[in-house]
Amino acid sequence: MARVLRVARSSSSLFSFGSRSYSAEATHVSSPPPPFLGARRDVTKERNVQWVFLGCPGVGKGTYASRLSSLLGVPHIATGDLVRDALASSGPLSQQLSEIVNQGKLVSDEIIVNLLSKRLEAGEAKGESGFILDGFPRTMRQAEILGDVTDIDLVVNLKLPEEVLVDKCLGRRTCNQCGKGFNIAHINLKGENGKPGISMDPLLPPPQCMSKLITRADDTEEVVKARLRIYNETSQPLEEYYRSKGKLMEFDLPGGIPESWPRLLEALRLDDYEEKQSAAA
Ligand SMILES: Nc1ncnc2c1ncn2[C@@H]1O[C@H](COP(=O)(O)OP(=O)(O)O)[C@@H](O)[C@H]1O
Repeated sequence: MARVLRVARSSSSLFSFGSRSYSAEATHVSSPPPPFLGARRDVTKERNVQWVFLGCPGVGKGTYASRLSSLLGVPHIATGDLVRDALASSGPLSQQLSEIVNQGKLVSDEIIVNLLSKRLEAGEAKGESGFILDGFPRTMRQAEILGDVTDIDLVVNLKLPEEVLVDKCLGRRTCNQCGKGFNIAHINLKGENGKPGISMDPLLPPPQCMSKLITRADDTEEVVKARLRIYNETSQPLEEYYRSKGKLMEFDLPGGIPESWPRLLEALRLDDYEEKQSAAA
């Protein structure tokens, strides 16, 4: 806990990066060796996890990050949600953001770092510790800033064939009352040239949410394709960056949630952790 608080505190000065003085002031916090690969870890005896989820738009980062955050008791912090909250508020930032987001472009590193910094500070005030970041970092600059303020234990890179991603984005729906996410897309990609096929059932909402579903303004075909292009240009170098640090775990999703979730837990060596949690509940 103390360690995470230090991280969050150092982040408040470092993340006010408009002055660009963050690297000189950076407080590096030494971390234990990455505990995620190798022997099964006892998550209850160490500080809370500090994980990052990478992956193209539509891959399911939000779904799996949110499930893991409930399992491990750490906040799931999605910078896309922070951006959408800022968009929903009135004021000049909202106007500035809407133009960028609706074209599928990335918000400036400065704005995103500011939003994340505020979120971390608010979490710190509530006693939160650890995190699963979803949608951050998205540029090398953001990765460097994150590396200046804290140690990331593990970067999970979720993967799906490109053909599936557009359909998955176009099928996304959110209930505007309960906030839960669903997906109405039926995915059935045949295997080809030695690559396995992939099928995913839709994740349909319960009847009470059916009339309250909304689609994100930036989930149109044109904007999704722009986001995928930008992801490939700006975010893929992050894979190499974290791979070279020995922190990257690649995970090819084998299908929808019922097939993928147990396999992901296994890959993270958390399969028996989930069993213990359900037994204790
Ligand atoms: N780390 C970030 N850096 C810059 N822009 C971001 C970042 N995270 C989110 N955004 C902005 O918010 C939008 C929505 O983000 P997100 O919900 O993560 O969508 P996606 O489905 O593209 O992964 C992005 O298209 C981008 O404009």
